[in-house]
Amino acid sequence: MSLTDPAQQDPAPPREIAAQAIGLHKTYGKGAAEVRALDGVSLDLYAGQFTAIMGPSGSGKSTLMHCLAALDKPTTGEVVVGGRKLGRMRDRRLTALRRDKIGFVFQAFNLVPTLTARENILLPLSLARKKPDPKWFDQVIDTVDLRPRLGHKPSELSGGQQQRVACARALVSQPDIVFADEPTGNLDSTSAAQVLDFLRHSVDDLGQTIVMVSHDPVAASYCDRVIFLADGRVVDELARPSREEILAHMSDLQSRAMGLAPIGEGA
Ligand SMILES: Nc1ncnc2c1ncn2[C@@H]1O[C@H](COP(=O)(O)OP(=O)(O)OP(=O)(O)O)[C@@H](O)[C@H]1O
Repeated sequence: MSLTDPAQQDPAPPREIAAQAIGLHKTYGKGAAEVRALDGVSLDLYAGQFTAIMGPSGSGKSTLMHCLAALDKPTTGEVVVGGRKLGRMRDRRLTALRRDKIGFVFQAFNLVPTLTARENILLPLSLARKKPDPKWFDQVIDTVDLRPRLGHKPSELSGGQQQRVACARALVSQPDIVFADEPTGNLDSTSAAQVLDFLRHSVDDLGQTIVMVSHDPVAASYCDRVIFLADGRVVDELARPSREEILAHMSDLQSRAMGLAPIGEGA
């Protein structure tokens, strides 16, 4: 018997689902002006993973993320976050879910200029009248590597440091899932690498779940899983891809979107 006989190996443990899209459609406008931003997206996003959503401009990435993060409602279909169906929730419960269970990181850092880094990080908890778990706060601050800067205001921090403050703010309430929309879009490559390292560490060391929309193959190469959208549909996914694999997939999708055969085909 071979030691690597698959039949003799333990089955892989079932993966916990952090969020789910079930048959999502989202339509904007009517008649000739109708746009199908999402055209039947079904997707499981796993807990403890760093997932990227990529695709050509207009493919539906932001719309999908907004529906998953309870910032927008699908026209039809269902979103489930942490086992809760969003479609059945009233606005007050949706607001509470966004506050307590979901973290957000945006391209613009959205920090309050008059507050220090520490105050910005603790703001969501202060607004919810909750106290931070001191051990978790320390872990997040150490992972984000910002301890000496906690007393500084955003204007006294570099772009990369500001985005790391925004990441720490998203994580401090221990959300079920963090959604990051082009988190490195405004950063130079060194600062972007620091932010992506932090996001990677927060998955590996703190067990967080992160879903990131990005155009950047380098950013997506930090992820466990890359999902590709085109024309409002999931068309492909890659596990732990390299930057080069992502680039090749993106250029293939772009060619198809423009009605061209991928390079090297059909000659
Ligand atoms: N509020 C809206 N009203 C009308 N059409 C919209 C609206 N929001 C998005 N769309 C359209 O829906 C489609 C998907 O948009 P979406 O912003 O989700 O794509 P995206 O992949 O995030 O694009 P990008 O990479 O350019 O940000 C596009 O055709 C867009 O023009």
